[in-house]
Amino acid sequence: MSTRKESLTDKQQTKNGTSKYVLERCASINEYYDIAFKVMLLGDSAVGKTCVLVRFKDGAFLGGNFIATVGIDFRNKVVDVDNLKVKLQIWDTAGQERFRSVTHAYYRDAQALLLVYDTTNKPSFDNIRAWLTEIHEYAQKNVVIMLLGNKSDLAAERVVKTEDGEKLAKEYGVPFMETSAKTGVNVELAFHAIARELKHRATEQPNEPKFQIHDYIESQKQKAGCCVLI
Ligand SMILES: Nc1nc2c(ncn2[C@@H]2O[C@H](COP(=O)(O)OP(=O)(O)OP(=O)(O)O)[C@@H](O)[C@H]2O)c(=O)[nH]1
Repeated sequence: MSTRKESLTDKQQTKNGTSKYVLERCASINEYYDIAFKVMLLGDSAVGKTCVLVRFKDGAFLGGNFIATVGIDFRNKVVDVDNLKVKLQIWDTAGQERFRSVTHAYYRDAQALLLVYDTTNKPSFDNIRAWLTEIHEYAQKNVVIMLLGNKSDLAAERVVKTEDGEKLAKEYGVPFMETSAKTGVNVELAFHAIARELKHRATEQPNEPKFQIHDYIESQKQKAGCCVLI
């Protein structure tokens, strides 16, 4: 535990000059919840996994110089789903190849995987198929997978079309959305949709209609006009 705290402190101190995140984690250890799930963020290095997590957890954007994650780390966040407190323990993995053997060990425990590419980086999108192969090899069979195209705020630098992300997600039967850790677009929605899906799976009664994650995402987007800010 102390090692994990230190590594997180180091990362945040380098970026922000503050140790705020360590204090928040200690406080969140005792936060009340009804049900808990493990979620993992996966994808190539620099696609924005850490920033997506920090946006969701703290509502902030980690701009500035890119510092790659070393190994693996996690943050907790409790969200409300139909009056139930759902704790998401979210594991942020290092995208760099040299850390793969470390992260493989954590796949089995994860109930949901957020697979992230960068809409301004074509190779990160092309590698999604390889990530999905890896997921099928190491993760639980019934793991919930969601595809995220991050950095949607960088319109001028975009090289992966929204339709291409949608097409790939459809091919693999997984929900998809484009996010921006910088503006917050769709970040909250992505984690809430995952929390809802996991909660429904865990508590669902035989006569109850199945939760439809695709419909939920579409209805939330329509409610917000197009994209959902935090
Ligand atoms: N414009 C913009 N920049 C982003 C966004 N998300 C992340 N970035 C930037 O992209 C770089 C990489 O972000 P990280 O979150 O550290 O990437 P990562 O996927 O965690 O990388 P690894 O730790 O190596 O796996 C940083 O410079 C961020 O500031 C986004 O949505 N929009």
